[in-house]
Amino acid sequence: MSKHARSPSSDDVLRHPTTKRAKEIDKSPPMTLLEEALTKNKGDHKPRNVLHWFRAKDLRLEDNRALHAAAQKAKEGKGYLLAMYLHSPKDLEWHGTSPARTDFIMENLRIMQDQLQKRHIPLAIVTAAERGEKAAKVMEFVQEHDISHMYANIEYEVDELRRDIKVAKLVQAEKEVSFEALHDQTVIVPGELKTGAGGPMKVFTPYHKAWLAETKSEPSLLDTVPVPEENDKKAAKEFKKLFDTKVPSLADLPDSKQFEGTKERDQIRKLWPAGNAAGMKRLGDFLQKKIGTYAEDRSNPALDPGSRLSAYFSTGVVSVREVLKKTKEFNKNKHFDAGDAGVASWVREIVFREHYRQIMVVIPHNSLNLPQNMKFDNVQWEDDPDGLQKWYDGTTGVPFIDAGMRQLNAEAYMHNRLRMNTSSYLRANLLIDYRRGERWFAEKLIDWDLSNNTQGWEPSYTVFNPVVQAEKCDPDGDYIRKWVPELKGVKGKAVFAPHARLSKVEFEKLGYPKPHVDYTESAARAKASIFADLLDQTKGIAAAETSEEHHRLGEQPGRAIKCAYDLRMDVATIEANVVEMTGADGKGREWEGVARQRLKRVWEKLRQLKKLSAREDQAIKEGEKVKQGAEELCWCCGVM
Ligand SMILES: Cc1cc2nc3c(=O)[nH]c(=O)nc-3n(C[C@H](O)[C@H](O)[C@H](O)COP(=O)(O)OP(=O)(O)OC[C@H]3O[C@@H](n4cnc5c(N)ncnc54)[C@H](O)[C@@H]3O)c2cc1C
Repeated sequence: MSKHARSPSSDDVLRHPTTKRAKEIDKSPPMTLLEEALTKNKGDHKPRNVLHWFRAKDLRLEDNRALHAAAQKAKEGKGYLLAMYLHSPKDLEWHGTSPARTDFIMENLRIMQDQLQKRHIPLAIVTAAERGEKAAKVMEFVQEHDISHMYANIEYEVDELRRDIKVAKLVQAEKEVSFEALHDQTVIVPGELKTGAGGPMKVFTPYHKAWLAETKSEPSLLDTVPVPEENDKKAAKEFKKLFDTKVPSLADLPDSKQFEGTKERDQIRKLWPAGNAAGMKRLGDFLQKKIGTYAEDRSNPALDPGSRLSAYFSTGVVSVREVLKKTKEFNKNKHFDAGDAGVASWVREIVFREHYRQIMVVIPHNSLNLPQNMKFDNVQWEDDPDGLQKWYDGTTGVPFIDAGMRQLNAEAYMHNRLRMNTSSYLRANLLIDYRRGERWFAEKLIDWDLSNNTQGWEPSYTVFNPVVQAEKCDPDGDYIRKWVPELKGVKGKAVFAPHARLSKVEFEKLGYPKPHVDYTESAARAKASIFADLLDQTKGIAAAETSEEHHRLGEQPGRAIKCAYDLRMDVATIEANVVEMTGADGKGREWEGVARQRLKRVWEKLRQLKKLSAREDQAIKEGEKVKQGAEELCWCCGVM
């Protein structure tokens, strides 16, 4: 294994802007720039033809905000409502979009094209051969079809926002054309919930609380809008060319978007049927059969406890408002934090999705292949091509990890608990740059979502023990036996760690690989490397204790030093909890409680420290550093 060169890298999977550039982007967020560009775009001119521009995140007619706004605008004039989808094969390659997801997008477009055609509304497919051509292609369409008003739903990733800014600027140069981009992906507009001090909310727990309060006091946030009304029949003749455009077939797509064969394609299509009706049926089944036990079962992958709606959410095939409205009805119209415990637990996951979009807007560098916590950009990752390949193939020799990776390869989906474990294993046990894993997920998942995936992969100090995790989350080993058939016949707890728990002869008969790395050794290596910066900060406090400062303060250690020492002990406890943390539900909660309590003490001590005399500046400075480290630690582990 060799250390790989630090980014910026020539490898596309690892490439990202410099730290300086990232800071500039955060200071001047593209979302704000788009909002500014759009204010110059609103036109009070008369409507002619009105366009809705579909993106791969709003593929539905039901409760589609921008489509509805376009339909309303079209009714004000004598023109027609037109719809367009901009197909960019190079974007699909750039993002590494999986064959399963690409096909899901195309299938949904086909369904919408039929639905719209019945309403005499064309859904034209416009292809941009190059990424840089997208804005120009849109403008060509606008000019050719005498569009007066164009509508779209906002995508929150930096590249997509920049594309829209470009379009908004081009529209400004046109006479009597306007462009409006609306918020549609979430119940609460990303960036809108603020802290008490008026800053953006970056921490989940308070965000979740505020989200629940806001949706309770403002039930209209769940209001939905109707599907568009029909165009006049004459549209069929006038826009015949548009009605004739075809959604690209598999054969038209790049090589990297091809399934291995028709068997794989059919299997994926069966698992993930396209269309809003299929998504809403899935929701209905989930509410009837699974949500009631979601709180208890959600971490047990053998029970397949989730809704499997992620593919539908991430392509916008279902509307989050519509889903939550139905969920509230199921909850007897009680708010999400009252009534059924399963409902509260499930809706919390949906709030995670909303929070992650909020983060994309307020920390935009996060969608540019950089961690939110930039400290992790300094971790010295290693190159281990053999380990990486085994991780891809599900042959690492760690059953829980291999089961997860094989589920991903077979179903284009992986249970959340396995996503957490396989990502921890790649980052912490193999010490491979987490961005390689993030990319592999994009290339495989049907539900790939830049925001959820990037933030799911955000590096942290947590290292899961995949054997302990398997014993807690898959207690009977059913999930492992399903996905790792070599272990089907292994009885009892040996299935969790066959190499360690079976005799040599028994193990060799299985035809299953031995572990690629030793868990204990590799976890210790990761802790040494990943925790190094945090430990440096606690060392700072130790230095303060014995420093000249100490002597200047006299024989007795000053109160500041005592405080600093206590701080260090609190941080050490938090750290020890992180190291011990198994992440399984019961233990995880216990750990969270302790860490939270300690963190409160850290804050309190620091307040005391600050009240002390200026002579103790050094200790206060060190205390600040520790507090920051402790907060980051808790934040990374989801405690804050
Ligand atoms: C490393 C990693 C990568 C991930 N990559 C993706 C991804 O590319 N796309 C994606 O949609 N989710 C991703 N997730 C989040 C989560 O694993 C999936 O959303 C979930 O497993 C989907 O299954 P489900 O629809 O049955 O979820 P359910 O349990 O039924 O939850 C309902 C919905 O809530 C949202 N949700 C659930 N869990 C999370 C979460 N942890 N974070 C954010 N939203 C959540 C999803 O939209 C999901 O469909 C990732 C998580 C991790 C740890």
